[in-house]
Amino acid sequence: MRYQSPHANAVFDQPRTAVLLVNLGTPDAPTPAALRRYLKEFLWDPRVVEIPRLPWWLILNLLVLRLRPKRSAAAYRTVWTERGSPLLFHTQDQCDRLREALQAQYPQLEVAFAMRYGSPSLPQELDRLQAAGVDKLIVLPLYPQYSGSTTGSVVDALGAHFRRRRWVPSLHVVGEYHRHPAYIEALAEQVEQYWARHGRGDRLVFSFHGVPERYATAGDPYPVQCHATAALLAARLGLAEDAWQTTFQSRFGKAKWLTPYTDQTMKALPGQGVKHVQLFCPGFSADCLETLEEIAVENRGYFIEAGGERFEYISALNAEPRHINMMAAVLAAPLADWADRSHS
Ligand SMILES: C=CC1=C(C)c2cc3[nH]c(cc4nc(cc5[nH]c(cc1n2)c(C)c5CCC(=O)O)C(CCC(=O)O)=C4C)c(C)c3C=C
Ligand SMILES: [Fe+2]
Ligand SMILES: [Fe+2]
Repeated sequence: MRYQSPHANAVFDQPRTAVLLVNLGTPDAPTPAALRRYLKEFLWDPRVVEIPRLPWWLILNLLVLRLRPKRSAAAYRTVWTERGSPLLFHTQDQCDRLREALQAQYPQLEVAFAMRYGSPSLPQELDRLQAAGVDKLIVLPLYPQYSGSTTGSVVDALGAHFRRRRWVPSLHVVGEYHRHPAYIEALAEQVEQYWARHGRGDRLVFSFHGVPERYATAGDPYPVQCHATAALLAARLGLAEDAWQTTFQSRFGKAKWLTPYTDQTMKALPGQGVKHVQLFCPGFSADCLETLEEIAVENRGYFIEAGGERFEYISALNAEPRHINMMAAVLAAPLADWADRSHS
């Protein structure tokens, strides 16, 4: 093993603390070629797809990467903006707002973001921060609910990077914040603001990204944390039992995923007398393909086709001030331990 040093043996007179936001990642362009690169990296992660490598290599390369990039590129094109992928620019904005907020208290603090897959890449940002003298690193994966397939994979990537580095910084990884009071409050305010402007529906559906059911039965706490978030949020909003429910979206492949599925629920609700539905996705810290297209377009279609009358999607927290305040609250304890308040 050759260990590398991104900071050329410098001895820093001013050691620094950094906060690094990490989100999933997104393709660089809404094209089949860019999607192929992105999906190849993402779907080859054994934390994401837990299938023995040889059969999965064959399925991935011979089937998935021949069919899906074209279909996914078409979906991404419908949400693409002048600033690129929504997930990328929302994360960029979150990072900029959080830096402004935290540097008021901690002037020396670095605040950066990276993507687990695609760019800006985690190794690139980690080397950049260390070259800038960072020796204490607080990583905030933007996944409120822990799953091995998301947060666990970020920790894998940190380990894979630092096992080749000579100088490993002090590390603090925020594993989850699914019941943090500031998170529940930010979600509640987001819904209440929507209601103040547009009124309430017959039912509020909390849709979380799914994972294969097997991950949960093998011990992944993800669905328990999703249900806890939803129950706390419903209680904070004072919702009656029949006024809300929790579903899981974005199923991929043939295996059974967490149920109830969002799409089947949308097809069934009108028949049960729910004509005006509102969807909110508390697990997505930024709007992305899975909310703007899968929820706001595809699932709207299922609901209306089945006889529903009004379908409304309530935006993710994105770079809203209440989300930035929430991140600052979640980071308060590690920052109090590590960050330097002084100006000198
Ligand atoms: C194949 C298995 C997948 C697992 C397990 C999985 C877990 C998981 N994902 C998110 C958050 C996001 N996923 C997004 C996109 C996306 N997810 C999968 C597959 C799995 N996800 C695929 C194939 C895709 C790509 C899109 C497509 O081709 O349809 C996104 C959006 C990214 C964007 O650029 O907009 C997010 C966010 C969580 C939270 C999670 C487990 C808890
Ligand atoms: Fe996903
Ligand atoms: Fe999807």
